[in-house]
Amino acid sequence: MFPACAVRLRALHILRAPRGGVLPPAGERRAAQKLFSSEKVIHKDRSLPNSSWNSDLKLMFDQFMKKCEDGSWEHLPSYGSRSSQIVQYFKEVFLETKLRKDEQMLSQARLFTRSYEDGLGFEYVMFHNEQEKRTVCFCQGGPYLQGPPGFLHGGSIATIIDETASMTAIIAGGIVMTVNLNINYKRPIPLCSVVVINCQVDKIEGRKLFISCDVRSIDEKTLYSDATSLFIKLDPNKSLT
Ligand SMILES: CCCCCC/C=C\CCCCCCCC(=O)SCCNC(=O)CCNC(=O)[C@H](O)C(C)(C)COP(=O)(O)OP(=O)(O)OC[C@H]1O[C@@H](n2cnc3c(N)ncnc32)[C@H](O)[C@@H]1OP(=O)(O)O
Repeated sequence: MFPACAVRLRALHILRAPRGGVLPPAGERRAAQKLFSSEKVIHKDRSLPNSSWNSDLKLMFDQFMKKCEDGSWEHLPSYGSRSSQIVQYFKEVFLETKLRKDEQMLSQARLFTRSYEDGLGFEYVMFHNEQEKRTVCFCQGGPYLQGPPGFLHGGSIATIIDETASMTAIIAGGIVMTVNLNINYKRPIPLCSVVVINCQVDKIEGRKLFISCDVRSIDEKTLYSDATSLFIKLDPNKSLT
């Protein structure tokens, strides 16, 4: 089931729960109520082409947008109803009241991978194939992500792998966090080149989701990195801190 549906169904269940007898925790009820409120925030979709995208990134974007036409692939916008609902639910259920009250800090918060000016950091777009439980991410790593001169920093590679694996796990399992990420760096990635990160769900065991990834050149000839990761579905009854 898609997380947007799962989150809304769970929220509906929470809102109806008093009739079933047991009252869910107040935090969960507030989050569920908010989900169905009319609050709307307008954001820019950073997964759409901008003038910093090179021809390879535009080409892969166009190719995969075509694949979306028959419904087998889905374009994942950087902001959309699904991710805003999950973020809202996460804040309400898992963010401590103390942190939630620090409005100024929260209003300045940005998703790490989307916090750079166009073209300087991570320029990327993701597509998801529900049947194959697979997500691909096309990423052009900009000049502010340099590690060795002319090449991407290993931490930035880990970041975009984690981001793609996280989306794969969130779509399959709802609200999850990375607990383990193992990466083999096999070849350095030239700055400003476009790579494809391919992530798939290997196994789900209870709250554990096992995701594997590889990072290749877009002609698939060069394997830059491969990785395995473990995600744990968060338990709304356990505090994160
Ligand atoms: C995040 C949702 C927001 C959605 C927003 C969507 C929009 C945009 C997408 C952006 C996505 C960005 C996110 C990128 C990913 C991240 O950066 S996450 C941040 C980094 N990770 C963390 O900080 C996690 C820190 N860890 C924890 O807080 C806790 O471990 C946990 C809360 C995840 C789990 O704790 P708990 O609920 O207490 O579970 P446990 O009982 O400890 O464990 C459950 C089972 O898992 C096994 N396990 C735990 N850790 C590991 C490990 N490292 N390796 C192997 N196994 C592990 C544990 O043994 C338990 O197993 P059994 O049940 O005993 O078999």
